[in-house]
Amino acid sequence: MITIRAIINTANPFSLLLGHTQTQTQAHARVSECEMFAVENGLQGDPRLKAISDAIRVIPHFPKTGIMFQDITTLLLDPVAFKHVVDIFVDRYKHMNISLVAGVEARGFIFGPPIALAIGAKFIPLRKPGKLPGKVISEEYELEYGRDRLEMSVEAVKADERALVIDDLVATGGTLSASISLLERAGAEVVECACVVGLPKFKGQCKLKGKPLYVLVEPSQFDDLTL
Ligand SMILES: O=P(O)(O)OC[C@H]1O[C@H](OP(=O)(O)OP(=O)(O)O)[C@H](O)[C@@H]1O
Ligand SMILES: Nc1ncnc2[nH]cnc12
Repeated sequence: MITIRAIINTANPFSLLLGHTQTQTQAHARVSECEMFAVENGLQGDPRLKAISDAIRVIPHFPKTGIMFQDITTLLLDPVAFKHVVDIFVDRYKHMNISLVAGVEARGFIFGPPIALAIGAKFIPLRKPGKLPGKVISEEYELEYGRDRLEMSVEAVKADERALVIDDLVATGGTLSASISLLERAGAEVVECACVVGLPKFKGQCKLKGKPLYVLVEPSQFDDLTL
C-alpha cells in the first residue's frame, strides 16, 4: 500500500498555487473566459495546499482506461490535511451569508457537512436517482466517463436562499452544472461552487452559467498518460 502510493504520487504530483496575486475584477474576468482554477484561489504560497495535494493519490486508468483518477480517500486518512480543506473553505464562506450547503453524492457528502456545520448553514444532499423519498426534482448531465442524473428534495430549499455547492472534484463541470440547475429551479441563489480538486483541461468552469468556481489544487501532469 505504501509503496504503490509513493510511486503513483511521484508520477503525477499536483501543481500548487504559487506566486499569483489578483484583484476581484481580474478574477471575474477570467471566470467569463472559463479559465478560473486553482491559480486564482487567493492562497498562493499557503503551505496547507501542499499538504492537501500530497495527500491525494492518483490512480492511472481507473475506473476506465485513460482516466487519471484523483483519489481523495487518502486525504481522509490524513486528519491534518483533511482539516486544512475544511478550514480553508470555512474561512472563505463563513461571512458570505450562506444558508445552504449542497453536497454532491458521493464525495460531496464528505466535505459538505463539516463546512455547513461550521458556517451555520443547513446541508442538502444532491443524490443519484431513486435514493430520495418525497417530492424530488432531477437533472441529467454528462460526465468524463458516462452520463448520470442528480436529484434534490424540493422542500429542502426555501425561495431566495443563498447556496454553496460542494464536491470533491470538478472535471467537465456537468455535475456542478446540474447541481446549480436544481438549486435555481427550487428558488435558491447559487453563490459559488467549491471543489478540492480541479481538472483544468476539461474547462468545467464554462458550464457553470457564470457562477464562480473555487478550487484548491489541480494535477500538474494530468495529460501525461504515458506511465
Ligand atoms: O465535473 P464532472 O465531469 O461532472 O465530474 C465530477 C464528478 O465526478 C465524480 O463523481 P462520480 O460521478 O464519479 O460519482 P461518485 O462520486 O458517486 O463515484 C466527482 O466526485 C464529481 O462529482
Ligand atoms: N479524474 C477523476 N478523478 C476522480 N474523480 C473524477 N470524476 C471525474 N473525473 C474524475
